[in-house]
Amino acid sequence: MTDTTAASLAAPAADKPAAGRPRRNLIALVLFLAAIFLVPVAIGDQFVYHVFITICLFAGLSTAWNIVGGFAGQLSLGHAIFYGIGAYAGIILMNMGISPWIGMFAGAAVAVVAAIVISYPCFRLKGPFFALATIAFLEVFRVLALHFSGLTGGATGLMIPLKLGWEWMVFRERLPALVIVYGMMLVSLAAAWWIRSHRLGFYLVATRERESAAQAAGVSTVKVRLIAVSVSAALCAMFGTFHAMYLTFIEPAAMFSLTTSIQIAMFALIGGIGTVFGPLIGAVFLVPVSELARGWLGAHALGLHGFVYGIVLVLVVLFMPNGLMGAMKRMFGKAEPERGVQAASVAATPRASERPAIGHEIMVADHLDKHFGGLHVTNDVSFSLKEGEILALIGPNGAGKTTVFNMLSGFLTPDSGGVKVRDAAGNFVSPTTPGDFAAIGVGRTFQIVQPFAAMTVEENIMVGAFHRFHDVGDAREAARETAHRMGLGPWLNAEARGLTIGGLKRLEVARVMAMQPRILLLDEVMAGINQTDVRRAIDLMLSIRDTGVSIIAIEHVMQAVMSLSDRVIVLNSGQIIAEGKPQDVVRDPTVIEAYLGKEFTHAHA
Ligand SMILES: Nc1ncnc2c1ncn2[C@@H]1O[C@H](COP(=O)(O)OP(=O)(O)OP(=O)(O)O)[C@@H](O)[C@H]1O
Repeated sequence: MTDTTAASLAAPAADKPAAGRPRRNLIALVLFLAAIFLVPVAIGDQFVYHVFITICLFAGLSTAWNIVGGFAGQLSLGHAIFYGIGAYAGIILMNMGISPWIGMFAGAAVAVVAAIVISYPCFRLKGPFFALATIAFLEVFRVLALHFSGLTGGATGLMIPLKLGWEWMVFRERLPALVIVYGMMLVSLAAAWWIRSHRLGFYLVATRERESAAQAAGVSTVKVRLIAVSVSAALCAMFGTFHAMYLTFIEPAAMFSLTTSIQIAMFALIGGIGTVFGPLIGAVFLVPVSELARGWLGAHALGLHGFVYGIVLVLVVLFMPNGLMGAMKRMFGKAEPERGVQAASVAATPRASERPAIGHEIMVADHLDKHFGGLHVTNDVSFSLKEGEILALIGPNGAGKTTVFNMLSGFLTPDSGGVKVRDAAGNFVSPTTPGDFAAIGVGRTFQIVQPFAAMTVEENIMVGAFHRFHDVGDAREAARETAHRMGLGPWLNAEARGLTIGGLKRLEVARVMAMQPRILLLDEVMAGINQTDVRRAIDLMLSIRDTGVSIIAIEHVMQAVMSLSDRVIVLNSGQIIAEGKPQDVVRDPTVIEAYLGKEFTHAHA
């Protein structure tokens, strides 16, 4: 990557954060958190204490849920499993004379094991199917708690032994309980904040937004989600232990309850799913509504408080689709991202004075065969790519080009044949998964662009940069440099969903270039962009090639194919029908017949 381009483009004002805003936000946050502790202490009323203890409990639980449901986008409705495990671990061990402080960690350990065992198969399910599977597991745990009555007390439930004091986490007064749950809530918030602002958080959101694109950027999507669910489960179990001590009595229907699970998720949904502090805001707003409605209306008419609570929820969802956090952002400053922004034209990219010589083979496709049912999509496809070469892969729609790309990047496994890639040490290896391909330096774009829509342009590119850098600051710097080079500098802080198709195509290339790949697979990056940008994109690709990157490009824009490629391979009905220099291939009668048509030949005669 040439530094000259980055240096020559002045950083636009748009990517500088407004000075003073983070500091103001931090002060507001500290005051808000302090108020959650100080208000009940100042009022001193038992009911107010109870409301604030419940706020802290649900804020903590919901923040933990949000790591999985919000950041990773896995809508779990079974999180009461982990809360219940923590509750039972705490009381069972307390009955054996072991302090709940130890029971809390024992429960967390059991919850982590349960979370991994449950989630690993469930992560294959999407959307409502994942949610239904988690509900089914919740029911299993409730039945197990009923069945093993020797341990759990069955339907009769379990009481805590009458032991008071800090050691046993049981108190006559409410203040110590508030101190404990408030501290735990801060831990939960700190964990969520840490995850969201580090590489793991970027990877989780990328996985949520576009799993394939995340995998192509080298993200082990299963691993990051398992880490998320483990942290989330451990935190929920710890809150479960605390709550069991606070309630002094537990039974299966209350501990492994779908209602609790839904409530945990709902505070995050109402507050602002996927944001660090949304669940806290949701709990602060909804717990008092729920408790006061119960207190004031519960005695007048059975179920009236639930009705009022339901109305409040419906109103919030109707008028604040992005939750309370979204509404607060609109009111207090952070402007909505610009829609339909057209990325600036790619700056003329200075080229190296001499291109490096074409070297040895770096990637070999060896007799690739692939069927989809009865359709023979690729039939004995063999070719190789050399170091520093640009190879164009052309052919009519449905010829099998993208299928070949999917096999060259680990997204599809060939029925027979294989792919070999030369590693940095010069040895040929046979990667199999997208992660293996990314690790060895193969980067790819997708024909249908796959932006991480909820992330900014900068964050999108950072996901690629994290392949090289663990540190957020380093990844950000690399992403900015790449963005300026790709003409995306002015939109670093715009959400990717606001870019036009041309901008999104460029973002795809920028994300993969931030990985510094040795081999670049470009799938129709010129489709849908205007003539001027095609010319500039050609210059950009040549400058990428000049840095020693080997490129395979699927392309229908023949102007680009002719001026870019060193060699062309033509695919038709899954078979290679021609291979050679571009000027020779376009004169080949078979290629004219199958793909180009006579008009092309006449126009270029
Ligand atoms: N997952 C799949 N399941 C079933 N059929 C598929 C699948 N993916 C692709 N196909 C079919 O395989 C054939 C080749 O598709 P492919 O996308 O590889 O073609 P292509 O050359 O990239 O076409 P285009 O230029 O339109 O992108 C098409 O007939 C397509 O419908």
